[in-house]
Amino acid sequence: NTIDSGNDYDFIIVGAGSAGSVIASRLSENLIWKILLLEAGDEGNLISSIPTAVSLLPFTKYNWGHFMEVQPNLAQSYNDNRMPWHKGRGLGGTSLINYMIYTRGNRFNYDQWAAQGNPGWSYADVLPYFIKSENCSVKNADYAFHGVDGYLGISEPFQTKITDVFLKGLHELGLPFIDYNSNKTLGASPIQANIFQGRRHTSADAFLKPVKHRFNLHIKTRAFARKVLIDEKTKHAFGVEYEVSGKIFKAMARKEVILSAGVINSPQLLMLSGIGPKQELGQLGISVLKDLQVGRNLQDNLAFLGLNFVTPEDVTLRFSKFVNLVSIYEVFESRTGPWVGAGGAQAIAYIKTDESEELGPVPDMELLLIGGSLSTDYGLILRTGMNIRDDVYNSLFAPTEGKNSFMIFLSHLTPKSKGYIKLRSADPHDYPLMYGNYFTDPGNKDINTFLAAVRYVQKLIQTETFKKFKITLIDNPVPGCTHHQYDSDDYWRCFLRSLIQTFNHQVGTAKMGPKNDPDAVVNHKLEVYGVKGLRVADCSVIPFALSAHTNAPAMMVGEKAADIIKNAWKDNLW
Ligand SMILES: Cc1cc2nc3c(=O)[nH]c(=O)nc-3n(C[C@H](O)[C@H](O)[C@H](O)COP(=O)(O)OP(=O)(O)OC[C@H]3O[C@@H](n4cnc5c(N)ncnc54)[C@H](O)[C@@H]3O)c2cc1C
Repeated sequence: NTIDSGNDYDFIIVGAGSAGSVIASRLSENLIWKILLLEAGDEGNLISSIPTAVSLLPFTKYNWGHFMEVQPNLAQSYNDNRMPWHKGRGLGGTSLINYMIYTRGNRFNYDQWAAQGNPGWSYADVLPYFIKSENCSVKNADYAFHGVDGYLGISEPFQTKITDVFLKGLHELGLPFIDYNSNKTLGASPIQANIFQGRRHTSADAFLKPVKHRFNLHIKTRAFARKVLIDEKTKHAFGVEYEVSGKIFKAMARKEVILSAGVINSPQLLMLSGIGPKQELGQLGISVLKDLQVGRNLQDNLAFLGLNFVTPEDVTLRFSKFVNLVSIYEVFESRTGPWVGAGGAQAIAYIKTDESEELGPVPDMELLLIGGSLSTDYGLILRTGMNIRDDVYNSLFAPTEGKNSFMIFLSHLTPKSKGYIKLRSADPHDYPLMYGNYFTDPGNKDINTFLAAVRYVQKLIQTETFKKFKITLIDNPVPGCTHHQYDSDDYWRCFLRSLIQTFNHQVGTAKMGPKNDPDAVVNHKLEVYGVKGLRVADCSVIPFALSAHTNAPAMMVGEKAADIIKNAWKDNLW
């Protein structure tokens, strides 16, 4: 029942997300090439463009609505122990619903990426691509590391005074002020965000909007890819089967198909197309074209949400700061004010905890300052989006309702635990099964690094700066951990397991690696092993968890992918 769309393209890109939008934009610079960009979702709207309205977005059509499979002894603070794994669906992909924090990851990440047998991915190799994307206007940035002529807006979001308090307190502990997107790796700075002229700047806003008039670029929204069409004999990808309003179409690719459907859907599409673990595909009746470890090697940065503070000083984000005529006027007229914040994120610190065994200045934890708390909106929206249980909210967050509260999220940068995803069925509409396998590393390094960061924050509370602002940590015990003595290591481990949350930075499900890496799915040119004319280019290929929020790395992968592809076809343009 498949309808031939009648159109041939040079390249078909699946997914207009952080990476896919960049690739479509860059490949269509060559007017000889005809590009099809397929996106399952819709264009963003006014709500998605207002930066601090981000907490509403999980409830909209722009979120796929995934949940991780329940993991024993984990996430007890969530309703039914279920941790949401939000993913964006629409032009811009997850950059349409994310918190807009712009971080790249440090130089050690990329040098390690290259050292694992992936030439072309070292820090020196990828830095030019980050810079190429950028139109940066951050005041105190180190401009040796930033671009100002690119498509992607990067600016400083709204700040309250708690940022200064945080940075000064850290300074007392010896942490320098840095531009965290420079080559300096330990230190703190205010947030840099994907906000342009007071509005969220998704990768689609940045890279597609300015070029959407190009006659050679066809962008199809609400077009859901079902599988890649691959010739069984030659193992050559020649098109994509996709669905619009219940009708199934196929489109042909003369040169290549590029999967940029994200860390869950790119591996799902590979497996539906016969590329994946042989036994698993066989059990579902999918004929296997190439046996590869698709879906394995899933890695993620976790975040701990349990550190909620209160101060008598008016230095944080309060509900009343948002809901008043001045703020509403500001966001619509001058595009400034509290609604132009990175969803409350105000500053980042990269620290090295006592758990680290690294020799150099390699951070293992991020402290993310949130200018408000889960109680700022009186528990209405933020915590519902996160699926947090009532009793947990009432114990830890409700006490700060209406007060000056803020949070420090802890995020682990160097996790050892690995999860995986696998097909639930051969139906493309069935979400795959997703297993985080968090805190399962044999040496318990992952949870102990979090514990070390909690101890670091306890020192921060003791600094003169924090004392001056009479900052106190809400120390009500979390339900489920009251059998442990408060503040013992075991108490914190229990608390950590219970209120841990993904930062939605999953990577690695179509891992890049050399041929002799048994887990590798693509090579350093993003080509799927054993299949011609098929690349993957998004967070799935990133071989391990980076010390970064993953939007900028995904866009970098997009920039680099476009160059790799242009180079591959430079002698064969037609
Ligand atoms: C709530 C949240 C907050 C975050 N905050 C930040 C942050 O502040 N800073 C940061 O750097 N990172 C953040 N991240 C992570 C970051 O945004 C993502 O890692 C990144 O955007 C992923 O890029 P990608 O290109 O791999 O995939 P995506 O951007 O997810 O793109 C995949 C695209 O493919 C489309 N697609 C999928 N399947 C199909 C199909 N079958 N057919 C057609 N289209 C399909 C999807 O709809 C989507 O548009 C956040 C993530 C979440 C969920």
